[in-house]
Amino acid sequence: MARVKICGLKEEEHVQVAIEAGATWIGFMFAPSKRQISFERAAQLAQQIPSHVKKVGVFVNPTEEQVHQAVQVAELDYVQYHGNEEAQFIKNLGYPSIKAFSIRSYEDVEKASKYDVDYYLFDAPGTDFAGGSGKVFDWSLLDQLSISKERIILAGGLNQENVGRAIAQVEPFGVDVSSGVERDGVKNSELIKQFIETATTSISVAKE
Ligand SMILES: O=C(O)c1ccccc1NCC(=O)[C@H](O)[C@H](O)COP(=O)(O)O
Repeated sequence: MARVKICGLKEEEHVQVAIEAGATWIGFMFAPSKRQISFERAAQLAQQIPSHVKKVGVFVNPTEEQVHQAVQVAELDYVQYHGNEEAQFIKNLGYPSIKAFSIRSYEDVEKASKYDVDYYLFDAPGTDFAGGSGKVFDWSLLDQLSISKERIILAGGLNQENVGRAIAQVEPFGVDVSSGVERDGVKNSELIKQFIETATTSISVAKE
């Protein structure tokens, strides 16, 4: 069963829907984005999140101090690095981590082997911001990946229509979505529920 990360949540209602529908990770955006929230707002939302659902703080090229502060204030379980952070920077910080890679070519996929993180998140390149573009990249670029599938999260333009195909083709441990569960740029409870239902019941051909 593919795990699901719902990213860019800002409202209690959507956090609750994601929890009840079976999300594994909930992502808070701390980098410049239309989905950006403060550490304090994330801390408020975090109060309703049970311990089995993991809180992820998403950053783009943060300072060490920003990461330490967010982890402490919002009691994050994971830090997601969505910029050009070096492997050593992530290692020095020492938190459970997700490193995002923007995939244009196979060279971008190969960059992942330099990192020692908990999860490798493969995403489409950003447009206005570093992520959350709603664009799909060429999943076949992941065919030659040497990293264990158990550590892969697939992102980039996923939605209820294509997530089943994505899981069947890539066989990731998890899938991540932001734009695909929004209507007119705002998170939508029904779309969140449908996405999680579809992703968690989709068959990964090689495994099931
Ligand atoms: O979502 C954003 O606005 C964002 C901005 C800057 C850096 C990262 C961002 N999102 C991180 C995510 O994990 C998104 O869920 C991921 O990029 C997929 O987004 P989408 O294609 O919209 O589903």
